[in-house]
Amino acid sequence: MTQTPADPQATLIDGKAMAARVRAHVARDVATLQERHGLTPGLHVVIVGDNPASQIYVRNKVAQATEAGLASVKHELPAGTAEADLLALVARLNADPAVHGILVQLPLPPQIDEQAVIAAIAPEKDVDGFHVINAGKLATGGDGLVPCTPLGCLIMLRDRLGDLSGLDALVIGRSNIVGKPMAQLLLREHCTVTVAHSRSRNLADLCRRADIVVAAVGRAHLVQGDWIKPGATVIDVGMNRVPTPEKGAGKTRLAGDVDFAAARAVAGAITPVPGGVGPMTIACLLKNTVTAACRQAGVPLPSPDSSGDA
Ligand SMILES: Nc1nc(=O)c2c([nH]1)NC[C@@H]1CN(c3ccc(C(=O)N[C@@H](CCC(=O)O)C(=O)O)cc3)C=[N+]21
Repeated sequence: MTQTPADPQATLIDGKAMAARVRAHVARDVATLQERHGLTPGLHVVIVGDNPASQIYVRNKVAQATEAGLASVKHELPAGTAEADLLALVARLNADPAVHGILVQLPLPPQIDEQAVIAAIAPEKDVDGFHVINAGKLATGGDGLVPCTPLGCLIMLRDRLGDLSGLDALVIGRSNIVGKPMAQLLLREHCTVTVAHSRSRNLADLCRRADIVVAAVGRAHLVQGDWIKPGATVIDVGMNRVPTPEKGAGKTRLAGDVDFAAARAVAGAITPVPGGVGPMTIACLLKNTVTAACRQAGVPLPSPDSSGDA
């Protein structure tokens, strides 16, 4: 890359700093709920098996929840757990009034049907927003719980752009956990939304028209710098482990779906990986838990805000 200090560079959207602000907001709300209602939002995270990456994410989630004042509990089940046993735990958490949010870490081992587990979580405690009731509410304008990653992306977009009304947004990826809910959220914000995916024919052209690009496909460096419309806002959801032989055999680093260095020279603003969407995802999980707790307790959110659903 040849870049001089005079070259324009996109503004970095600092997800880490923004996530810290969201968490501070959550912590204030939790303190208020305790004071006014004696209510401590409870988040229960369930992990099955010992995938090391999953273990790290779960540890981070629980630590950050605790720091924000939530009652946070981790349930660790062995890799060989039967589906019925996981469903029994979910039923117990559904019935426990001190549990306001339930997150079952995905992926689950092959003997367990993920859809069956998600369907078993009480929708009002589904802080991932993965239950079909919450997906349906998002699609039909209801106030369900919104998936954490797209919610975090929306908060960053609003912070950067303010009103999103009328903007052309391209979502690359159509997963149930990111692409589809992201498209629904952007529609709710009055964007003109295009959803592209692995069979899309003219991805570069679609991208060149977009004021907002949300890349969530899981392919390192798929989105090229010369696909970006000058000044566009680029949100990179990708978390790809790529080898870094220069750091030694077997070493990897985290890379997004966007060629960051090239895109940064064209875009108006861009999220880094790491330090972009990831920290916001966890912050939104805490935010969703507070939202869920207030609804279950029948008390108002201490400080309703305009970002996302809550
Ligand atoms: N039911 C369920 N809900 C989830 O939300 C869920 C899940 N299952 N399974 C796994 C994925 C992954 N995920 C991440 C969240 C934050 C970071 C994150 O904070 N990443 C840091 C860096 C992490 C690193 O360096 O490895 C960053 O982007 O800056 C990463 C990954 C939530 N997930």
